[in-house]
Amino acid sequence: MRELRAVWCKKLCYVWDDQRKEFVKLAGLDRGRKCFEYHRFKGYSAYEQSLRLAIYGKNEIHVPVNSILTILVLEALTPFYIFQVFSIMVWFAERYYYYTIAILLMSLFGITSSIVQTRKNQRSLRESMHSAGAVIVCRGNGRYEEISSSYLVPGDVIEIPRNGCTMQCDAVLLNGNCIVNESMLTGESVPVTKNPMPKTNVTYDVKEDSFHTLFCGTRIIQTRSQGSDRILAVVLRTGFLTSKGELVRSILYPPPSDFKFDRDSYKFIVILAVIALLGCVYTVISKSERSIAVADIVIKALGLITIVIPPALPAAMTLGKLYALNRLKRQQIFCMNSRVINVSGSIDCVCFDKTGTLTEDGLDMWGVVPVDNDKLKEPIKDITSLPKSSPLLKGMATCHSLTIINDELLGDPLDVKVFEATGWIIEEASINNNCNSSISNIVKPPIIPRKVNSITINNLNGSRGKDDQSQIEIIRQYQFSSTLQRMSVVTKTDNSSYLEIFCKGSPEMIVSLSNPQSVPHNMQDKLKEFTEKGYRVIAVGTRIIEEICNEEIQKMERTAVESNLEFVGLIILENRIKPETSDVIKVLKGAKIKTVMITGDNIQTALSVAKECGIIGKNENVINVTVEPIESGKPIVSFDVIKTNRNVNKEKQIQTYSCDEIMMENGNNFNFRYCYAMTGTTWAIIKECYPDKVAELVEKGVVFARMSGQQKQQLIQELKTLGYYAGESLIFFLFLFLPLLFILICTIPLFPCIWVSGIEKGLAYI
Ligand SMILES: Nc1ncnc2c1ncn2[C@@H]1O[C@H](COP(=O)(O)OP(=O)(O)OP(=O)(O)O)[C@@H](O)[C@H]1O
Repeated sequence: MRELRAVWCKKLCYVWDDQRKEFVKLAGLDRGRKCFEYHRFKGYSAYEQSLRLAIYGKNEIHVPVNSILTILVLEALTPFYIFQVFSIMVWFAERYYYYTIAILLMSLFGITSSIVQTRKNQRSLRESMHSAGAVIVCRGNGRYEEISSSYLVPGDVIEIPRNGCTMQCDAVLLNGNCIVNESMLTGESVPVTKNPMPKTNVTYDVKEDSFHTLFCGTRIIQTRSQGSDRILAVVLRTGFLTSKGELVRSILYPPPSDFKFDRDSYKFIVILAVIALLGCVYTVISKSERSIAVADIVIKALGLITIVIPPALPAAMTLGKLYALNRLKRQQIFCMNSRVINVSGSIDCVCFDKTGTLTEDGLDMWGVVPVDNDKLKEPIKDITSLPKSSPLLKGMATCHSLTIINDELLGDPLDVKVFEATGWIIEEASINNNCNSSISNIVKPPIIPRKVNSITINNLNGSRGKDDQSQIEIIRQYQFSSTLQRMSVVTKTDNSSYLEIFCKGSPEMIVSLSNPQSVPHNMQDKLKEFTEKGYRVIAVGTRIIEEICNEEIQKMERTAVESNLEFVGLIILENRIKPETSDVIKVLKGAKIKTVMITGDNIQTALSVAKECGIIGKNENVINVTVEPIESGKPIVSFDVIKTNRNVNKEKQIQTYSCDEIMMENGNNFNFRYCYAMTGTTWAIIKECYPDKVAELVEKGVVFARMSGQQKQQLIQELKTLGYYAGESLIFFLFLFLPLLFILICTIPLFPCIWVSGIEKGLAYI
């Protein structure tokens, strides 16, 4: 083996590249590999593994616990504490013993508590992150060996135990199916189904291929494979290169941030230093005129410097932070870096998503609206009354990624509610042998007792009436994607000679994928009717295709499956706001903190929820910003002012202005309070065609609906560019803003399991 030069920085290894003449980051197998290539890995021998181990190091995520001395140096080496040491020395020289001892004791208590807290946090992080176990690796030629997971290297082929396990590395699934709880990484407790990596010629991408990747730290709760086949996966990344490793690195080495609080505190010190210097000069001059001894003059002049900064300030700050940390802990919020507590006091904008944050996690089924004769019919509340052959009912029963674990139906709460409303039964299918990858589910209508000559026959042995006979096999799933706003399944009904595709998603998306003739003409009116009431509306589309073999089904492109659909109806769900939401919004608004809703849901639903929870005030008028593409030139932007005056009839409540009319500089042609609402489509077009208007829209925008993940990030970035910091000075912060900080911390229990995904530059995205 040739010699390698490597350096380690922040737990990552950088290897010298002789050709590029620079150090490059050592990567796992996740870069530049085609998907089919992963199937070529057959397992390393012990020798090959040891060679790679020398480069990658052990597969461990080792969190260091700093020594007391290191923490002491880090804690005490702040400008405030250094200044305090200086002050204490001067006060001793002036013989202020009692006062000095009191301050000394306070500071010692502050530093000691801080050290104890930091060590405790570091230890608990180490304990929660440390994990190792035995794993079975393939040594090639069908030989398997049990080794410690610490010796795994990228390229190893491992066996996933049938009864599940906690993943010790990132790995690509080669065969079988796994149902995984990824809450450790994503905070989402909904189990995710992982399918084998297809043998395609496409380059692997961690995000795109996340449904074929098992991530380190996640728990495999159920596995499925054909017969006695072992479930195999090829190790992609180990140690700190894994997704769990990245998470730990981001905690250990948070990105450097330029907080206004820090900058203000240095400005504060400089101003005080100038005042102290002037006082010093005055003391020296006035005392030397009175012929006082030089030593006395020096001590008096230095003493003046020490009283400029309140001596108890550093200790008070430390104690304040400790108090806040303890309050957070009681609310089950774990804060590793106490500096962010100061930062939370600077927050002046909080962005919420809707579902599960402002509204309850669970939804309630309200009813369905099937299509009949080119028209959406009246809503049906009792879903079981739909005929068994109804495509809407079949779509509700099959189009989901639910799974049964320990007799419990698990999956997306929306899917659970929709499926449960049908009353159908779900079962694991027997394995289909002409397919080498996916393992399917079967759904069937409930067994209904039949009455014959007034005797009820409860059909326990499973034989069904003619109408109830058909069971449906879910052959292929295209899982729900927030960006695509939809999911689909390919199904086969017993004894049928064709396959049925069902696609369920946002109404706008299903309409765009449906054959225009199949979309009912009253679709938009009905959609408006339900979304205005704050309901969550999901649409269903279907298509019949001729029967093809399973292997071909597995190769079918998603875009080909989800096209030319027939629109079959709407599913209406109730999504109630959490009882505590309105109070929290009130507190935030009272503290002049801007509240914004950024959601993936329909704009009418979003507006209804925003009004209900108080994000849009009672006296506030909403200006709905829309764009209309034209053949040539820039698209037309319209501003529809929706006045909330109940005495004005509905049509007159809407007034439309053009982009020029609205005088966007200050909006000063309106004599009423207003805020903007828009969708992701409008956002994208305005960003591209009217970049100069973006700032105004963001400043006054409170509801952003149908936003994709990427657009959500763009909006946060725009808010940051607008300078959403705490606008207040440090003195204001110290005396007025600290109570607000505590208010903010008090508000956090709104979210039982809170993941503040970004808290930066005065912006919190929850
Ligand atoms: N399980 C699902 N199956 C099919 N479509 C769904 C499913 N869940 C959500 N959708 C549709 O996709 C849209 C986008 O979903 P996404 O998860 O991005 O946002 P959201 O849940 O509506 O709102 P938020 O961003 O506030 O959480 C939803 O508004 C809904 O119409």
